[in-house]
Amino acid sequence: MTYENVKIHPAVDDGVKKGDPGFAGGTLHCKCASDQVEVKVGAQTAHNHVCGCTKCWKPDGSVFSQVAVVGRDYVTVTSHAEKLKIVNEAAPIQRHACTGCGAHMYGRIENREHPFFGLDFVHTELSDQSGWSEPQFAAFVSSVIESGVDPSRMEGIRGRLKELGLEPYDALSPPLMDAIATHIAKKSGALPA
Ligand SMILES: N[C@@H](CCC(=O)N[C@@H](CSCO)C(=O)NCC(=O)O)C(=O)O
Ligand SMILES: [Zn+2]
Ligand SMILES: [Zn+2]
Repeated sequence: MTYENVKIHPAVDDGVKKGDPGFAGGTLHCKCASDQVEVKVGAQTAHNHVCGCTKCWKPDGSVFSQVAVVGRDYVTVTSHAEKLKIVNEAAPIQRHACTGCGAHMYGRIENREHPFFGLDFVHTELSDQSGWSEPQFAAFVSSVIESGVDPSRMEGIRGRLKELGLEPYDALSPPLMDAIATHIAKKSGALPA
């Protein structure tokens, strides 16, 4: 059984292309025809993944987003910052989206108590450069149903993700879930700080 006709995201549908560990960052730009918002990311990204949640920005027609993290100090808006607006100020990840085309240029965590404080979320497909870290797993897979995917498609979606080497999880990957739980346990005192 092959699931190669099941579409996940344009960046992975033809196979996952390995990143270049020596890649040191690049530029993202939005989808507007003119006056594009430009964001400089001054480092390689980490924990790249495809995400099925309803909050992450997806290209038109795509069921999953592709999203990675990078230290917030490496992210700078270099053009047309005036076009950016936060999608939801109350969300843990504040997504700065272009008001022209809707692309999320970066997602920032402002809550210092959040386990991932210090990391920004970026969509490296918004860059023309290659070498960005490749997606390593699939997060929030069951959440695609919340966007309207028929539950009967889940077997095909999980099958395709496995074929691509993107292990499907219904939350984040085990190492990231462990990191979140460790952060919480240290805060509560269940583990030594
Ligand atoms: N079922 C929900 C899940 C949303 C969710 O928790 N998303 C995660 C992952 S986003 C990148 O991996 C998250 O951390 N969200 C925080 C936020 O969105 O601010 C749904 O699908 O909506
Ligand atoms: Zn735009
Ligand atoms: Zn998401």
